Amino acid sequence: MTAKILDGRLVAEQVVARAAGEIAASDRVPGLATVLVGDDPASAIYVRNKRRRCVAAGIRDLHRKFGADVTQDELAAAIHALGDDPGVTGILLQLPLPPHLDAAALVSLIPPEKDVDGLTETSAGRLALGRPGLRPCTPLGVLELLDAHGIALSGAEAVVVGRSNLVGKPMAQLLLRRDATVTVCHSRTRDLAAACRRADILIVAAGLPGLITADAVKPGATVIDVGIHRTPDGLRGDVDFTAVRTVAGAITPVPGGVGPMTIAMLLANTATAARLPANAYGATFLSS
Ligand SMILES: Nc1nc(=O)c2c([nH]1)NC[C@@H]1CN(c3ccc(C(=O)N[C@@H](CCC(=O)O)C(=O)O)cc3)C=[N+]21
Repeated sequence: MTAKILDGRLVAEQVVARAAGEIAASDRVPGLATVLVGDDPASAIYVRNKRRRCVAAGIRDLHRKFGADVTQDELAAAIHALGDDPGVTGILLQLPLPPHLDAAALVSLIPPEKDVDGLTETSAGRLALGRPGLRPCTPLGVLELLDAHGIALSGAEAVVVGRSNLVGKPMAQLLLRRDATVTVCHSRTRDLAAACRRADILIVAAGLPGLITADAVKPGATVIDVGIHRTPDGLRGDVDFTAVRTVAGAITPVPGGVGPMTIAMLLANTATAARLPANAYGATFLSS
């Protein structure tokens, strides 16, 4: 058996076209402020891709770049200013930040109605409670990709490997809302392969290249690889693609799988955020 390839570029194009149509039909031009700190080369590539796609969809590019030595107070002031600027309808603070900065404190300064990454306490809390709000782009993109291929979630065994705030946790919550039976695995999970073998849908966001080998996959399962690593042999995911594709029923490639979906959902969230009234999700708690 060889798995069906779930082409993220193709589905992303459809999502982007939908978002662009929405933007063209609305009377408020969205403006996305991508905030990039330092010179991590991977972050620079991701942010450049995001900005390009945004401009193509009719979103104003309000990029802000800071040196690796920027202070917490300087960044906080910049995020406050973006929050107050009516021309800025979305704010994305690219992670990770240099270690001297407190990322959580900075994210909490983003007004929830501009939180296109779905990372603020308000957005995370609203997701946990099943209330409306902006959701993190990568988990949203994974669901969109599964839906586009008619992969059923209700009652399915879904296993998520990884428990980050950006992917694993929100992914698990979104799958629960879709009535999947959800297991979350992580670095301390005792027999990872055994847990993964239960999965009808296996979603891997562990940040370890090649972590998932063929013995961890039930024949016919759907495997979604969220990982992305720059190796001497090119871009690789958290899944050993060559081995797993002979066992799985469907699998995402890296590149061309989840990455383009993440960017597409950022555009979709930015279109949504531009339609939200100020304070749509309640006041921001300012720690200052
Ligand atoms: N606040 C925040 N929000 C994020 O959404 C966020 C983040 N921080 N930090 C890092 C991760 C990573 N991420 C990717 C986005 C696009 C591709 C992407 O376009 N990938 C292409 C390949 C691009 C390439 O690397 O050449 C693909 O998979 O086909 C990859 C990874 C967003 N992240």
